[in-house]
Amino acid sequence: MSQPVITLTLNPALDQTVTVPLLRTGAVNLASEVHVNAGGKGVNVASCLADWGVPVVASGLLGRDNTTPFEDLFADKGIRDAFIRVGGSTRTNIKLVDASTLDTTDINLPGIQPSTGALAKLQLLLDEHIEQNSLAVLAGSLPAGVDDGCWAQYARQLRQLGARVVLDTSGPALQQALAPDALPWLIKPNQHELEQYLGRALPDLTAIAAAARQLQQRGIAVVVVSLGSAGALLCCDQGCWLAEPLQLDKLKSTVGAGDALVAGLVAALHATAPGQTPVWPEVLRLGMAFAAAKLAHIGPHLPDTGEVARLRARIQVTPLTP
Ligand SMILES: Nc1ncnc2c1ncn2[C@@H]1O[C@H](COP(=O)(O)OP(=O)(O)OP(=O)(O)O)[C@@H](O)[C@H]1O
Ligand SMILES: O=P(O)(O)OC[C@@]1(O)O[C@H](CO)[C@@H](O)[C@@H]1O
Repeated sequence: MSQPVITLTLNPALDQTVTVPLLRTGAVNLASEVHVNAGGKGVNVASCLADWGVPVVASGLLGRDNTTPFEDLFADKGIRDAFIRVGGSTRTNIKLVDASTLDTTDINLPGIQPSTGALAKLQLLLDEHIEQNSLAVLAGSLPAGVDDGCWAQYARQLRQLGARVVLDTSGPALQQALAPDALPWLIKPNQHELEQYLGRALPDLTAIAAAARQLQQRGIAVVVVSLGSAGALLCCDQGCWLAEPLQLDKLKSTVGAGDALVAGLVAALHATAPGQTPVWPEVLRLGMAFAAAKLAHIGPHLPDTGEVARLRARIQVTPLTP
């Protein structure tokens, strides 16, 4: 079997998606649908990768009082469960979907404060699982009480072990992880997260692409910026490309679309033989196909691989000139 991808989720969540026909704040809303699924950014990435047939080890911290939905997901999809159990219950995040617009209001809880022992155990686990060139996805927020430099610390360790670090986080944790000695190999901020990191607005595509190029020139091999319904762009030393999203008529939930995008990028990189240069527009195209496929589902699930491949064939990717 090929080398597995490892995903780390320090702050997983049970996502409770509540759909209402038309959201009215400050009023009584009757739900038309309710779903609960195991989530958190790295869990979502692992789930989409497994659906595509990529071997995955999912790790991070899981509250030992409500593990069943996570364990069921891992067992159903053949994901190796390397989560460290900590005291308490994993948080529940509420995703309120207005069916009239598909706008989602997120209410995310802080999560369990882990002990330093649990974080140290995770370091030992990385030593055990990482090989030269492994893809390691560090995704999501840090739980309450964890130092903002935590992702940076794992990124440094992973770099020393020879892994390619894929980071999807925001705020101070992103700020710290972009220190020169921690620099990830690939980052995937959305537009808002990139603006927050830079402390300025990026009013148009030219400004977003220029910001992505600057980060890439600072030493991050691949910078992907997701733009919601406007698509995504990828910049690396071979160039920049923009992918346009498909017009889809069966949108169910945008929650985790960014994670599906990350999973698609990682799946394409995983399929590239060691020493070979990835075909970057194709890497972006598969990421976009995963995101489009996920939008038709609540929860981190992809349809069969044939359907994802059909979506991939419809995605337009165009080079962006500086
Ligand atoms: N409304 C939409 N219509 C079409 N495609 C969409 C829509 N929303 C998201 N996408 C697709 O999903 C990708 C990722 O979405 P987005 O930029 O919202 O990620 P994100 O903010 O990281 O999301 P999350 O944190 O919920 O995972 C986009 O690049 C796009 O391809
Ligand atoms: O608190 P974080 O880690 O930033 O975000 C957590 C979260 O919103 O991200 C996923 C969607 O991307 C959800 O499964 C989960 O609830």
